[in-house]
Amino acid sequence: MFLFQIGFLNIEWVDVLDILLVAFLLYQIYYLVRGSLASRVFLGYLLIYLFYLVVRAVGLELLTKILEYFMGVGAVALIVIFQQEIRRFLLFIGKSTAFANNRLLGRFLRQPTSTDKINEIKPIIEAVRAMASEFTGGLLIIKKNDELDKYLQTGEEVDSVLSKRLFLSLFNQYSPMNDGGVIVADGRIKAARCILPVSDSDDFGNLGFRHRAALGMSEVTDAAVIVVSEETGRISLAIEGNLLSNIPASEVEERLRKYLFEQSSKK
Ligand SMILES: Nc1ncnc2c1ncn2[C@@H]1O[C@H](COP(=O)(O)OP(=O)(O)OP(=O)(O)O)[C@@H](O)[C@H]1O
Repeated sequence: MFLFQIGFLNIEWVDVLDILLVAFLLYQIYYLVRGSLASRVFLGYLLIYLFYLVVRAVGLELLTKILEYFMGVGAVALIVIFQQEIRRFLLFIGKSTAFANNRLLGRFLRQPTSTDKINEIKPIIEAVRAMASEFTGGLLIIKKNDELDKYLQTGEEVDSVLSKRLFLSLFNQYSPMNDGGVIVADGRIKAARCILPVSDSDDFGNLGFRHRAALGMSEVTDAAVIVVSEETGRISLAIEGNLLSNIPASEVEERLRKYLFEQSSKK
């Protein structure tokens, strides 16, 4: 259906829709790669593409051929380089669709939210408070809906009830289990010494590896991750790719309650 004309161009409704969708897609790509190393790779690729367009327009055939070949190989390389971002993008789409929020389909897509989760928070917060006051470093991952098997397998199985004392002994500086993250799932301490994916985001200043691992985990899964800094005793919380630094334990507790139960309260 004809909408309006710019010079010799006839603009139709479908063109407007097309432009809006492309703008939305580009914004999402920008949002996902923003601040990461991948954003520089993306910019580099874009500049080479612009250079290629100029070279082709000028008619430099040999250089055009070389750049064409390079861009062809580059497209495959981009998939490898942007593996994490593509994954995040697909997760974003999966999470935002009505399917994921549909009660019936939601049952197949996520684990049922157990009321035990309310009791998960108390011993965790007590442990975090004690660790912060003693400058004991810690990395605590609390499962929401996404499966964490891949990360559980990197650590040592614990499978115990939630207990403040057990958290403190796992993170104790003399414990052989204190390296890596402790994963809590379905109301139990599932594993310790777990290795988490490290974020390459530049958005949060000069982060150490413990904090980067917390952020990285929150970027690729919907788990909530608490970090206690060994250096400063500060508590931080990473959720959905955002790191809230230096917050009191009471705020962590409140945010966890809201975040872990927001879906059950929607029901
Ligand atoms: N990828 C990872 N997965 C799990 N744990 C990790 C990972 N990387 C680092 N850690 C944990 O973080 C510890 C190192 O923390 P580092 O001092 O580098 O970070 P930090 O963010 O500065 O923390 P802190 O403020 O406590 O010093 C390691 O001993 C290990 O326990």
